[in-house]
Parts: sequence; C-alpha cells; structure tokens
Amino acid sequence: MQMRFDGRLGFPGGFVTLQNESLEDGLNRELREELGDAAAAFRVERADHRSSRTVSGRRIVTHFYVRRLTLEQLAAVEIGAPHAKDHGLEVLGLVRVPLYTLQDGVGGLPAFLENTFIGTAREQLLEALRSKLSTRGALQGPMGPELRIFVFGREGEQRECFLCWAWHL
Ligand SMILES: O=c1[nH]cnc2c1ncn2[C@@H]1O[C@H](COP(=O)(O)OP(=O)(O)O)[C@@H](O)[C@H]1O
Repeated sequence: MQMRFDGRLGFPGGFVTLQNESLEDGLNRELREELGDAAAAFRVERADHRSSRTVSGRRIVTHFYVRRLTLEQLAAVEIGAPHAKDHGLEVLGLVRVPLYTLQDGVGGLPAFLENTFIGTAREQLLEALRSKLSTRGALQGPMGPELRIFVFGREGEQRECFLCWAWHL
C-alpha cells in the first residue's frame, strides 16, 4: 500500500475524467504518476477489476483493481517509486503489508490492520487477501511472502476514483 499525504494508508489511485479517457486508461496514467516509470512495464486491464463502491456523502465511485506482477516488476517499482511525479506530495512512500502473524499473536498483519486507512482501503485489503491469499497458506512465517500495494487518480466532472493493488507470491 502507500502512505498518503494525509497520514492514512491507502491504495495508489485517483480521479479520472471519463469524457477523455477510459477507467483503465486513467488508472494506468495515475499509476505512472504515483509509482513512476516502472509502472509502464505492465498495464491494469478491465479483467483485473474486482469491486466497485460508492463513497457515502460524496459523489464518488471507487473501483478496485487487482493486478499480479512478477517479482522483477515489483522490485523495479519499489526502486523507482521515490522518483515518481507525486512522490513527496500525494504519496509519501510505498508500504509492504506483512502477511504473517508473529508468535505473540499481534505482530505482523494484526498490528498492521490497527493503522488508520482511507475510506474502505482496509476492507479492500481484507477482501483481496481472502480471495487471493488465504487459500494458498500465505499468512504464515515472517520470512514468507509479502504483499505490496499501489494506487492512482485525477479530478473530473464525474468523479471516478481508481484504486489498484498489485501482489506477488
Ligand atoms: O485506497 C482507497 N481505498 C478506498 N477508498 C479510497 C482510497 N483512496 C481514496 N478513497 C476514497 O476516495 C475519496 C477521495 O480520495 P482522496 O482523499 O485521495 O481525494 P480528495 O483529496 O479529493 O478527497 C476518499 O475520501 C475516500 O473515500
């Protein structure tokens, strides 16, 4: 995931103008802005869409996408992210999600989930973990697989917000 400008954790993403671009075009543009040039090595497609929700009290619809990357792609994104256009502004840094629980029963994923998240990002994280990871036994040992998540966006007449995360096992 990423640390946002407001001190909350969330997914890479943002707003798009549907008059000028498709959801996926907007999403991939925002990925470049927030993650840097390494995001150009892959493209999030319509088939990667997982869920959509309205934001209460605001005229916003969020669309959640999940995209699997190779380890090489993820490593390139992590190295390049500090050079992205939005780094230090909207985005303060990428954060890996620990997919394990330490022996004290709290450290790892349980402690991570105690952070403050923007909107429904926490629920989206759990939704993604349930569908993609729990059946693979990935929520184990501290040396096990880790999840890294990204996001994107821009403003428009119709405020559509694109959220995405990428993972590797
Ligand atoms: O990662 C996310 N997961 C779920 N909802 C999100 C996420 N990021 C942003 N949102 C939703 O989109 C809204 C607008 O996002 P953001 O705070 O970046 O733009 P804003 O500065 O125009 O309010 C947030 O208030 C929140 O409800």
